[in-house]
Amino acid sequence: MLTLDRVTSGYDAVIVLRDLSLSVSGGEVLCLMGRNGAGKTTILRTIMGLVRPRSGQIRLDGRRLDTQPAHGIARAGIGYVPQGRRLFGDLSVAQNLTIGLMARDRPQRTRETVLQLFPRLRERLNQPARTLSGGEQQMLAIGRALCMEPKVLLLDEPSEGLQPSMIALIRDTIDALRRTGVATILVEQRVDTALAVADRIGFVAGGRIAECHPASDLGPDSEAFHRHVGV
Ligand SMILES: Nc1ncnc2c1ncn2[C@@H]1O[C@H](COP(=O)(O)OP(=O)(O)OP(=O)(O)O)[C@@H](O)[C@H]1O
Repeated sequence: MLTLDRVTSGYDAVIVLRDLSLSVSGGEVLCLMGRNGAGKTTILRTIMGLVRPRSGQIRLDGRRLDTQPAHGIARAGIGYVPQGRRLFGDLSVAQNLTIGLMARDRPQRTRETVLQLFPRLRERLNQPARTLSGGEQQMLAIGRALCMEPKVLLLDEPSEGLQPSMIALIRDTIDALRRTGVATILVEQRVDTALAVADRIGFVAGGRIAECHPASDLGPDSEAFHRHVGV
């Protein structure tokens, strides 16, 4: 389980997160929603150690993460797929995956697990990453992060800019992740996608999780969406 306990963080003089607490367990999808600038990306960057908490603690299965360097946090089992994917466009699908596999003891087995999850990537192993569709690129970015065998995966708006059929593909991918037992924190702007894939939806406002509800308690017309997302 990943827990943030009263974490405060921000940039230089600007405090973005104030005493923010949250937790996510293996096999669970926690979706973070909120207005532009609410701090959703900052939560992910703070977990990764790219923004340092000024106070509070972050733990993975009881072990402190916030005292470790960023590479130690990734190695401890946190995978991060930032907005915009950051693939190596001229390298093939296979080569992009190999980069993710470099630190693994049994790379062949890990690669096979990832390709079983994403048969579309297996069909396109020799294709340059830049020639994949947007949804396939997102899949490759997620697949590359999974090559690190993370316990927790942080996904920042994976469906942004994708057409509906590709969004459906990303939803299926997140469902598949749940079955592998990975804990997922998903930043998402779309209400329908959040309702379809999340176990819980946390609304970020005022530097905190202002409200958190089981997705099954919410519907597209729920007040919480009006309050925090403005739909
Ligand atoms: N590198 C930075 N330096 C200074 N301020 C920053 C930096 N990155 C983000 N911020 C500020 O921190 C606040 C939170 O930004 P963040 O990107 O976490 O929000 P968000 O909820 O992910 O927004 P969006 O939905 O627009 O992606 C914003 O006011 C933003 O301007």
